[in-house]
Amino acid sequence: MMPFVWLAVASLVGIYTVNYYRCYTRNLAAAKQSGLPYIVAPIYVFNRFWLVTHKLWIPLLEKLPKSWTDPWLQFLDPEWTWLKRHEPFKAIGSDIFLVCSPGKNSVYVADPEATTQIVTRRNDFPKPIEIYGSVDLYGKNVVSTEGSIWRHHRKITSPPFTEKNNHLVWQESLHQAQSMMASFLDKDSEGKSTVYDIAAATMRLSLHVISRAGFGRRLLWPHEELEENGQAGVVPEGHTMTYKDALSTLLENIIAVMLLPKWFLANSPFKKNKIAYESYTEWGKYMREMYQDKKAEVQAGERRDGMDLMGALVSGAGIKPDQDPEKADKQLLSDSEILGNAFVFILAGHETAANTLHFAMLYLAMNWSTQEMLQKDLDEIFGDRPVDQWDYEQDVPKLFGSMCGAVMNEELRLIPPVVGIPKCTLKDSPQPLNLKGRRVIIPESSAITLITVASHRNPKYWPTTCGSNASEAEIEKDLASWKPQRWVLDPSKSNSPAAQQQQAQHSDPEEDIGGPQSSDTSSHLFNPERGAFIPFSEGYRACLGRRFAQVEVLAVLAAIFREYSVELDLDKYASKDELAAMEEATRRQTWDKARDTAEGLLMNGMMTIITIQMRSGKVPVNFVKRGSEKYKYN
Ligand code: HEM
Repeated sequence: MMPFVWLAVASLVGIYTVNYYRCYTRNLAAAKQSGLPYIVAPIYVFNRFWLVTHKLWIPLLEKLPKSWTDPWLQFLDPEWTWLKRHEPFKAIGSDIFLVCSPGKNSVYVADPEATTQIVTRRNDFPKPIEIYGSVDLYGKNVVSTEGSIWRHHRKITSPPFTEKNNHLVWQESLHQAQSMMASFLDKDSEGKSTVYDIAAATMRLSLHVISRAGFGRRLLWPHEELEENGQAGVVPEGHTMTYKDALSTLLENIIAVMLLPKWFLANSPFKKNKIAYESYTEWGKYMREMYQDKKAEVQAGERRDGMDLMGALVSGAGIKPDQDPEKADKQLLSDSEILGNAFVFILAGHETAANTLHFAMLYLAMNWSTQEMLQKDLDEIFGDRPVDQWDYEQDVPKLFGSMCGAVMNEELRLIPPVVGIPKCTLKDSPQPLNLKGRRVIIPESSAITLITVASHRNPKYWPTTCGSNASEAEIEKDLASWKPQRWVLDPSKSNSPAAQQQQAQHSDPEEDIGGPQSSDTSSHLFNPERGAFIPFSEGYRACLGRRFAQVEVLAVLAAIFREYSVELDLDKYASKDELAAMEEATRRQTWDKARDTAEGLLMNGMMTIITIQMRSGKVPVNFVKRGSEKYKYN
């Protein structure tokens, strides 16, 4: 018996080794023919086994002599794109390179010319939809499909994303920003309110905006619930959780819900898993109810104003007024696809915008001078007008072209929520790219990542604030730093041919894919070369909610910073009395400690879970009325 077992094991190892070697030689040959600089690594970084166990192996591999592991070891950390940013491109001397491994060839891109070709050749460089399976929690949708099925979803989901409907996003964002501030300031009679978890607050705000603007359901902050209902968190009949709790609990546990089987979650001995399952079923129930109500509304010929994403999905599915439900034609979207799209809008639409607001606020707290510039521009735009007199048509273009737009763009440049945008080539379909007149070949079946954080720091394409005689090191430091003023440096660069080209990027006479048609940035700000600034991706699969997100972020920043300033909270370093008694220099040193901690977390405390988030700590901040700031430091 034993010799047989050994023989079987040896045969399996033998087959694996031969296959491994065969794949390696095939991928290596393709890498050599590609014309791209390449590096050979022993394993594909997104191999499932490696993804789960890499934290065990990497420290061991790091103990080996560097000459054995350089330069490939860095590319085996799944977070390398965030941690290394543009560094490897500089070291390799090319803005596009290939990592060859037996599992797959991976191509990494920080080259605007390559990016533009990849995003505009949808059939040659599709999305690798196998990695989006977990987004199909309630059904297939516009994010997780490709080809004709995607086109079908996009045609149905894009109509509500109009300029007209962004008015509602604007109004709701202003309202929610004011409510959030009221909830902060509620706590402290001295006019100072410490917010320990600004990430959670912005997530909540953003969830409220998409819920109301997209689905017509206004969510309340705890103090508003108390005012309106006399109590917070009333659970409607037939449910075990409120709509808000179901959704926020689901989103908090999204990774477990996406990755673990539902039967396991339902029967797990861990309370956390059970709650995650409950939120999954509860939110599904709410969405089904909303869907049934909307179906009845559409069948009765009723129409709602506003964005009404669910209404658009129901109408897009072919459900018509006066239609006898029994005799309904075959729906163009199934019930599960309608729910799948509703879910994905909430998922895609809330975390990304929340991150942008969260990190913008932290950067502003760490850089008083940029906060002051922002507030000066807000004063110029709004004068004495109260928020209820702010006007979408008049004020949004001005905000977009002011320091407010610069703050938003600079945040999206430094910490774009999607660090790597995945694309691929198909089997038997190697694809040529033309780079500055040189032809290179992306091998068949390659994984491609458009690395936003590297493109956004590529010194060839970005203005700096350090003058024309700056050294390479100074330029790198400047591009790694928060400098919203780089967007307003040289207005003469506005509307450059590249910028005009960018404005035309979505207009394809052959295929109308809907979605925002305007430029990614204001024509009054620096307009990067096409393909260099890609927080919302570009081309066919560009973000459908770009304009929605931009309007939300601008509105929230304006509503907050017209009235308040944000500061780092120093409680961890000194008591209130100690701070009050401190000499200026000592107080500054104390603030520097808080700033260093925040900077450290923004650099090394981040991790990608759907979008990039701060996972290893929090940066507490205070919102204070303008004029009562204590730490005007940079
Ligand atoms: C700052 C905020 C946002 C950023 C940075 C952002 C970024 C992105 C990126 C990079 C993609 C392409 C992803 C890929 O190819 O894998 C994308 C796609 C998408 N986004 Fe956004 N997004 C934001 C806000 C929103 C909002 C508010 C909504 C909806 C209300 C939304 C809806 C979508 C949808 C539906 C897609 C898929 C489009 C398609 O494949 O046809 N996003 N977004």
